[in-house]
Amino acid sequence: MTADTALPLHIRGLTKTFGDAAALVELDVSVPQGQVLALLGASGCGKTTLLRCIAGLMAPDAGEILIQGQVVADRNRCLPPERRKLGMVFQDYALWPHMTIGENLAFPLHMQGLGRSERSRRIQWALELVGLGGMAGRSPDTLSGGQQQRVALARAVVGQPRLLLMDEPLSNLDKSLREQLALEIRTLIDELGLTAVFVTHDQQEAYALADRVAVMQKGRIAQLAAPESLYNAPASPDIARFLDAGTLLEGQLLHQTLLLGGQAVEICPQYAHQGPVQVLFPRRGLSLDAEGPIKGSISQRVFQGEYYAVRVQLENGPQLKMQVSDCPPVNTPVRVSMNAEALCAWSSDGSPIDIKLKPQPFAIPA
Ligand SMILES: Nc1ncnc2c1ncn2[C@@H]1O[C@H](COP(=O)(O)OP(=O)(O)OP(=O)(O)O)[C@@H](O)[C@H]1O
Repeated sequence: MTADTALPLHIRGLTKTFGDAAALVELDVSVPQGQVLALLGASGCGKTTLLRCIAGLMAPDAGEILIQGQVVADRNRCLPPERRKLGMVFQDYALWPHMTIGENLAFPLHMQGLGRSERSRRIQWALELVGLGGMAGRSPDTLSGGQQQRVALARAVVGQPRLLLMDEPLSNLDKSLREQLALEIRTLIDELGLTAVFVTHDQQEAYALADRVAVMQKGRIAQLAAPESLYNAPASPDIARFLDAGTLLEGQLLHQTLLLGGQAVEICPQYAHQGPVQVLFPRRGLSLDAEGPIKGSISQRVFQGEYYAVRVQLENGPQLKMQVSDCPPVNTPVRVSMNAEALCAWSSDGSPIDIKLKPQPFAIPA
């Protein structure tokens, strides 16, 4: 057994096809002890299929899945879920309505063959962990959505799983509860030293909970990175677009000049690549600045509480998306400056280009 195969989760060459649709394509991924992996991607990219294969709810066509070094699925075998020693949390809580909360939690412990006193000790421990101590006798339908999801979490951890799997665990809750529960789940995972994988299509949820985010596209992992790296340096224009990481513009590189929407931008240093490029201007790299070199006017501003989501219409074409703490009314002429380090660019074949803007980037038309 290699160091990799002994990890809490190690997946090699996982493939699953439904008729003509390839849901997973030779997918490799590992999760180290104590880390949380988010599977993020657009609808139909294969997130749920991957989670279901890990859980044992679906058998892959090829490849293998190892949990703590034990092969749970490969060409010859597919262990059923109850033999994988996993905890699962579902989007719709999936509590058994005819059982009390205590009975819901007792079920996985029964399956493990634990005696009555150990069961009640563990149930009390798990309910206290999620702030619901003393509620064991209540019925699930007497609880709020947030409380029900806490019970589902307690049920998932009560059996001390080797791996915690969660399928869109926060998507049924309202925004403030989502943020609060995301923090609570992360704290609980850290306190118990759990390793977890969860599915989401909400990037805020991925950033809040995960150590690493796997962005999935067409059954493959297109990028695997820590939340900050992913957002600041998406690996391709497609991922930048999916994350809505800023303004993506088509341009042309010509010697030391980048032509963008009718404006000439000087780049530094000179880059050997010539021809069409796609350039990402991240929101956080742009600011309203009376001394800024980029000229435009406010075309949209939406108050978001902590900040304004703003669009600036540039002279000669494109709009820039920005996030600023204060913003003048629509149609006000403004100037914009940008942090040259924040720029990302790709050539037409999708390979990243390391270009930096000069400190005074835009040659403003007179
Ligand atoms: N049981 C099934 N039968 C046929 N096709 C399926 C089945 N399950 C998934 N698929 C197909 O496999 C692909 C991946 O589906 P999957 O549910 O894994 O995507 P997803 O990323 O979880 O999407 P969503 O966010 O909408 O749940 C899709 O093309 C889907 O239509």
